[in-house]
Amino acid sequence: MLTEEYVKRVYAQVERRDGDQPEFLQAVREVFESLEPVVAKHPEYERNGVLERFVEPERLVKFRVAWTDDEGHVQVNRGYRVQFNSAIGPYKGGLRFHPTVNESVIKFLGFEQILKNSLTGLPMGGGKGGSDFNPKGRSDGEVMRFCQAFMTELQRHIGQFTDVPAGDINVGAREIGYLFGQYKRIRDEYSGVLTGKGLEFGGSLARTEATGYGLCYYTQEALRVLRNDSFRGKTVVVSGSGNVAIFAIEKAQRLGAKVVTCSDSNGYVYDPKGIDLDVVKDIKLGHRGRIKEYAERVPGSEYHDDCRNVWTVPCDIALPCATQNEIDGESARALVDNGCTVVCEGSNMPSTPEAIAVYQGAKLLYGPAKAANAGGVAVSGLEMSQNSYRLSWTFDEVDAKLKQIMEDIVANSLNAAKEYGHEGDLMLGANAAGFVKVANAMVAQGIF
Ligand SMILES: NC(=O)C1=CN([C@@H]2O[C@H](COP(=O)(O)OP(=O)(O)OC[C@H]3O[C@@H](n4cnc5c(N)ncnc54)[C@H](OP(=O)(O)O)[C@@H]3O)[C@@H](O)[C@H]2O)C=CC1
Ligand SMILES: O=C(O)CCC(=O)C(=O)O
Repeated sequence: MLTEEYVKRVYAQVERRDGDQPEFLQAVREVFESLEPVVAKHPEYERNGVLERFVEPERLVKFRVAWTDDEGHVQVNRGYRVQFNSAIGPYKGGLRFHPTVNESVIKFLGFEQILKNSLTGLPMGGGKGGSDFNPKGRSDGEVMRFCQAFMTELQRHIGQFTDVPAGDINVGAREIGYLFGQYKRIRDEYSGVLTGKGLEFGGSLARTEATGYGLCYYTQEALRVLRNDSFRGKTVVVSGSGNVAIFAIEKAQRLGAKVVTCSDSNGYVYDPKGIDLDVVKDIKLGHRGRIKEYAERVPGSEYHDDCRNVWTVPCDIALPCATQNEIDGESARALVDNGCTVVCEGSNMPSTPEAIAVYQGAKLLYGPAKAANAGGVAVSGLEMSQNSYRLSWTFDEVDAKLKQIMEDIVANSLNAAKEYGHEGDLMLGANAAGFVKVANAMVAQGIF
């Protein structure tokens, strides 16, 4: 069978089986578009049914999460964990608590995580999980009872050597603490079963900063290698104002850029003088407030109540750090028309296929999420190492390792892009480099 036909046949099978999962289909299509030259060089992948197995999770658990709210009413949510691929290590990936969570979202995130974790060079397989629970407006007590109920079921599927969850949207230090406490209580075991833990109970320094800092290390290195350029003097547009956005803004500013926006799901703020990060941290980390408050507190800044319009703000570099499909074709065209030449992704799959086509047409420097935002899971891998050794590295030690990992991801992506005939293509390179390692391990370990 011709290689091209093999890739198309497997994609058609995914469409037939999972046609009702648009986010998952989108993620698979984007990766498969990169894999034709890879599969052509490796006929053993087709003989071993690697692509067919690669798109099918090893396990997907879906469960009821029942808990009691502050009024004494019983609430029922859905919980998920996809254990997608364990060829190169225990399943690893975050938990997302958001009303939009469903099987398609969890599967797209888990699928991306396989390749991202492979790119870090650390021994981690791909997994992801979460719930349609919305913590917004819930008291700490309600969040705690939800997390305890969620872990009461999840604990039977995870463990330090099998599956190690972490945070994602709406799952931060508070939630990880409650989840860890419940795991310990039920299993009577003190282990590195979660990452992103508090520093007092096994967390790693620099994990909080890792995804945002890593995104900037990746962008800086790609700019250096491909353009002999840097962040210095650039105007940057950032979306989101959560964990990834805050520390991307911090690092971009330290590297000499002016960041002029951030957003939440209600709207965005534009500050022509440059975002005052202390104010954002006070609003978001201090009292879980709305970003609108920024414009009330900082003279000269503006609030706009449509978060999607953040991409109409002129910039040199765009760093999406909120959620999937936040940049569509129209937003991408606005970015290009206003002078943007670099898009590196902090959020997972923020660009629609139409947006990616615009970047490619305009020859933007495009750093795809699975490479550019791998710093978070990379430091999670370093947290697992520290837990195993029963020791803690300093902030500077972890930060230096993170920077090296992000620079290596740029180099490995560019090497793979060249090897497969697409020199300079960071997207194809990331897909190819991440895939080959996992595919070789799948072939070596036999059919299952
Ligand atoms: N945390 C991590 O280590 C990693 C995270 N990521 C990805 O980065 C992205 C952000 O995650 P993180 O910062 O951790 O999450 P947070 O929950 O800390 O912040 C999420 C931010 O995105 C906004 N947002 C969420 N959903 C939407 C939406 N549907 N439309 C518009 N804005 C939205 C939120 O606004 P609001 O408060 O109004 O909802 C908030 O500002 C996600 O795609 C995540 O998967 C990737 C790698 C690692
Ligand atoms: O730290 C982790 O295990 C996962 C981080 C994450 O969810 C992601 O990379 O999307």
